[in-house]
Amino acid sequence: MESSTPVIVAIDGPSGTGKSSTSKAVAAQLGLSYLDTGAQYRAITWWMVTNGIDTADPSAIAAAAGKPEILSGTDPEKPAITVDGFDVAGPIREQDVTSKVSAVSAVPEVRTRITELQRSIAASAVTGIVVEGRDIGTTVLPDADLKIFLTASPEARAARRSGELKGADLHATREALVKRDAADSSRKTSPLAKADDAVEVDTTDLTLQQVIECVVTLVEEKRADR
Ligand SMILES: Nc1ncnc2c1ncn2[C@@H]1O[C@H](COP(=O)(O)OP(=O)(O)OP(=O)(O)O)[C@@H](O)[C@H]1O
Ligand SMILES: Nc1ccn([C@@H]2O[C@H](COP(=O)(O)O)[C@@H](O)[C@H]2O)c(=O)n1
Repeated sequence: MESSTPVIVAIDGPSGTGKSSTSKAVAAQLGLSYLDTGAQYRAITWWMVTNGIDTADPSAIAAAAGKPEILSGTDPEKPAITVDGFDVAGPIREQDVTSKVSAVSAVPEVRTRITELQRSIAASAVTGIVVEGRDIGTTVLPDADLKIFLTASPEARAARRSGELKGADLHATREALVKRDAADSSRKTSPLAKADDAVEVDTTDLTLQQVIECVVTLVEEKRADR
């Protein structure tokens, strides 16, 4: 592969393992685009909730899956997400959306719609892209040049999240993220999973900077091999 060919990097893993922080920094450092696919599933969930769709009813979700227009920015310095023209970057992080997103993202019609969107964004990235999520290496971009699967102990992940949500109860935070991972891993359609050819990086005892350096090195090695 020529060095001018766009490089496609897939970063997957459970909640709180550092996918977003790592992906944004790696993309910024290497001049690549960045796509947060979790934000897209959160955006469609936000739309369902806002429009009174019962998120416990898969057939209602399936019937509405094609309705919202979701646009994702791919600048790692200022990731953006809009639904029908509204900036939803804040609302999609609220607890109500977080608690419902696994149910919405398990619906096959939702996954088909969002996967098409993700593939078209990745195909139009001129220098390349870092795409982070749960099924990028296995389903969305199975031919990615580099696949990374980030892990970390539930305790480390809960501590990181509690640090973000100031004052949040550590035990409740741990239970919530373990529950969401279980739902994401056990759904029938493209569950959270490590691709066979992904490099697994356990971030439990690594600083964010160490993880970023590790991934940058892996991307540079791939580019040098071309
Ligand atoms: N190696 C690390 N050491 C310490 N803190 C970290 C590390 N990696 C990420 N963090 C912190 O952990 C929190 C969660 O990270 P991040 O949002 O990147 O995880 P994520 O895998 O994208 O989570 P989610 O899937 O829930 O969106 C952030 O506050 C981030 O700064
Ligand atoms: N490729 C993906 C990415 C995300 N999801 C679902 O979205 C939820 C939110 O993801 P965050 O990364 O923002 O925490 C996640 O729990 C999954 O339900 C997905 O299915 N596939």
